[in-house]
Amino acid sequence: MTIDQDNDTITHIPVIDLTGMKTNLEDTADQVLAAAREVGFFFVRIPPEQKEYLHMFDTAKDFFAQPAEEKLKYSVNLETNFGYSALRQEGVDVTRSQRDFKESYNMGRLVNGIPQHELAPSFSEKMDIVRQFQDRCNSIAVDIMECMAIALKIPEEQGGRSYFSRQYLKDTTPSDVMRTLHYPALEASSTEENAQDEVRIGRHSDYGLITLLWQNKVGGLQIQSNREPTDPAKMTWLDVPVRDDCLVVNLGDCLQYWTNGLLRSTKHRVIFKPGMEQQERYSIAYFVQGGDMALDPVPSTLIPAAPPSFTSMAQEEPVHFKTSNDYLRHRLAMTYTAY
Ligand SMILES: O=C(O)CCC(=O)C(=O)O
Ligand SMILES: [Fe+2]
Repeated sequence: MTIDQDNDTITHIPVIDLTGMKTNLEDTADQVLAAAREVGFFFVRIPPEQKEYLHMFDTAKDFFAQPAEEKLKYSVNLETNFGYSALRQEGVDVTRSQRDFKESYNMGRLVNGIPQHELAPSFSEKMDIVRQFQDRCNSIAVDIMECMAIALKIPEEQGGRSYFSRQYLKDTTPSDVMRTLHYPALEASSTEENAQDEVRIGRHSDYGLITLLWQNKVGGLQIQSNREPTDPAKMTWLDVPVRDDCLVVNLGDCLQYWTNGLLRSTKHRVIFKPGMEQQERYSIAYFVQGGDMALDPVPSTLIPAAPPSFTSMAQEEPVHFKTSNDYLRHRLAMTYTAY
């Protein structure tokens, strides 16, 4: 049981082994759908022999270790969302006055192994590592998309198992973002109250289809475990532990929107985990976006006829978003300030 039905509170984050797709496809697909409906977050097991993603962390650390002026040469392009975003440049929770205590470097999905924009040298000099990492993310993302399509019983004539992935794979101008994140340590001189006020990244939902989130050692990620309470003081949070045998997967607003709220785009944030304020955190988020896919309901009989009131997209009314990219651009415009 991952949800307390009486008050709709998430109590547990499921763990899914995608290698089960080979032996028991339906059962694995059902597990993915249940997690996507009830929690919006789940762990995916990483086979112990597949730890090459750690090289991607080393590459990201090399980039962030450079002087500010070097990193700022690759400042984020607000149109494309690719490039470097400095400490406090972004505030994903628009209701907070304090911006995020993080820096990040965003790059796009490679097309046939080739970057579609100029990369900072720390990354362009390590293309084998970047390629290997992105291939891994893409293959996990496709497995998850297939599981969702199977469990949603999308009719064969509408694409069946490949309903999400066929469009995804043939997109030659993908808007996916691979984001390496560095959350610096809080100065040792900061008081404890400071640490309580500060967040590493504010409360938000992700914008696209699914996010693959790779954590490294230092925790702090939390998911909002209750639905939108009218009183923000009544929000409750559940820790997402760092597990070196798993990555974290979560769903974005577009999937919630496409399924009239059947699938859940759960709000999350990263706090200074008590006792870990003086440790820096690194993570890598691979955002799978819908590109120019229309935001039309997914053809499944499981999907409710109308969206419920709690969808994050509903808060954006009366603006109507035709495609996944339209929504992405709108959300990005809200989160960045020019630097
Ligand atoms: O670093 C993390 O664990 C969370 C990052 C995140 O939520 C995001 O970039 O959207
Ligand atoms: Fe996020």
